[in-house]
Amino acid sequence: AIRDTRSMLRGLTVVLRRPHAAPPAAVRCVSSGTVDITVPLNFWAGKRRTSHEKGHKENVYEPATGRVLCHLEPCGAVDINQAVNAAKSAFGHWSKMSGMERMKIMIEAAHIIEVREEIAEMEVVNNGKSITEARLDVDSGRLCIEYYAGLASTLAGQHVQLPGGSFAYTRREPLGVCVGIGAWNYPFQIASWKSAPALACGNSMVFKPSPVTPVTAVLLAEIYAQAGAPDGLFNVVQGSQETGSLLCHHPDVAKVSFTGSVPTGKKIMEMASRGVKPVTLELGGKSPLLIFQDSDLENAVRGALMANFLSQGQVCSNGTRVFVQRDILSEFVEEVVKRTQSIEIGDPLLETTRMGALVSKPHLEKVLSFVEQAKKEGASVLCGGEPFVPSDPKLKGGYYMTPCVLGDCTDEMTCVKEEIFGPVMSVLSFETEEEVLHRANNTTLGLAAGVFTRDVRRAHRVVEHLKAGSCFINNYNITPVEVPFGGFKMSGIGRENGQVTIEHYSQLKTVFVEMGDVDSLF
Ligand SMILES: NC(=O)C1=CN([C@@H]2O[C@H](COP(=O)(O)OP(=O)(O)OC[C@H]3O[C@@H](n4cnc5c(N)ncnc54)[C@H](O)[C@@H]3O)[C@@H](O)[C@H]2O)C=CC1
Repeated sequence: AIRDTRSMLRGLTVVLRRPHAAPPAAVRCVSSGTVDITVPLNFWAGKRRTSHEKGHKENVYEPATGRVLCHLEPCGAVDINQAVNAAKSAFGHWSKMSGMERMKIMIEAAHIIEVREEIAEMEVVNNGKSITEARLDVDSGRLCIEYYAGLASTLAGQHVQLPGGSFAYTRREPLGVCVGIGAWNYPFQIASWKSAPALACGNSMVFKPSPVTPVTAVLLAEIYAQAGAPDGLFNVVQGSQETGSLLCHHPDVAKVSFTGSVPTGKKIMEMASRGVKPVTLELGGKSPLLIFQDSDLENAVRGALMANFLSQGQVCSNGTRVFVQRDILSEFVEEVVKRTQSIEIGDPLLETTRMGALVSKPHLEKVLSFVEQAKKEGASVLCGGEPFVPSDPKLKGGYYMTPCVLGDCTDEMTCVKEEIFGPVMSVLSFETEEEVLHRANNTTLGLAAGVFTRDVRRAHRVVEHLKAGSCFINNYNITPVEVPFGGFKMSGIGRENGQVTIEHYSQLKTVFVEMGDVDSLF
């Protein structure tokens, strides 16, 4: 491992490594159960800040051990005003810069992210997911910043000729101060996916992470600042509903971009509607994965595992309703169960771990209660669905469970209808294409869907009929940043990633230019 003693986590001793170098456990300074964070987690106007709200502090836990990792000071009205004012002032400067100038700073930020292994480590400590996945998440954040840095200089308008030599042109202009509100399942990646297109378009941002995972968004704020962003360009305020609601109602906020649950998404939309502010909503899903009998079974099994068990199953796009054509059902289930049982659960900071801890104790209990409910409703537990206690004594208080495959599921069961947001796969069988399409679409949600088949015509025909924003053919849960991602129906509004997102973080100004005299009717 290559050591680099610089650390942006003041108060922590951290060893940094070159990207992708898998460090042997012996040199890792961060290990589960050893990190305490005492530095302030808010960041505005170029610095970490403590909240003006004194007295009320919330515990933040380390999912791997159940220890208290730090205390969160939720931001109140004074803090929010300061953060929004800082963002307003940065907007004045940043929005006047050329795309090429913005690009340089964003690329520099991406370079800094690339050499900071500590981001992935802190993501693990705060979220509980495995270090292998956390590295991929951080890398996705970096790639997103690079991608939009590249697009920053391509923002342009149109020129339209009008009669008599007159003409009109359009300008693509930023919106102003954008708010990002994040969920706990991909803390750093969500902050990057929201800030990258916003900043590329010339906006500034105030970002509120989930109070469950406050730690890594502030690292992103420090990185943008270190890369040369003006003070106030990307700010982080901590807190829960009240803080989020202050942000959504703030008169100087131009747009709200939210990732989280459907009920909260509805509230965000209501609050934003009072100020006629545009929203981007990335909400939940109960996505179907259709496996036809002509599939390459090995790939279908791999796809089903990827569709269900990343991030301990806490992924909005997960394909948790796995419909398998009757003829291959037993063969498929046997293989899926075998591989699910061999998933290595345990200390998320170990290189060998494939599944870490769920994000919180209440969430673990909620997921386990879904399994109990499924049993009562007649599903069979083919494997897993139990609390798991690792042998390492320091992990005994962690929030682990064994990944679960439910068989004999029917469309009416709660486990098939509701988003569980944990490592629980529901397997259903089907006979015909028409039938499975009807059942797959029979939901108010529509984030993602997948199909495995070797029949190329069937693949495209099925995808055409699936009511979902992101469809996968012969794969699942890949999210290249150059491709738009988002939902149909109640799974959301707008898109993240890809070129189209530029439209969600900018507005078009039309300029009419008269070259003759005014032709007045009066
Ligand atoms: N689609 C997705 O990616 C996600 C879906 N979920 C689902 O949501 C469930 C609950 O998880 P939570 O983290 O509690 O999700 P949530 O939707 O309640 O919270 C997401 C974010 O919104 C903020 N928030 C909550 N109420 C708000 C309000 N009234 N105004 C402004 N901001 C507000 C939270 O502080 C957090 O930052 C999960 O069990 C899961 O089913 C959770 C996380 C991500």
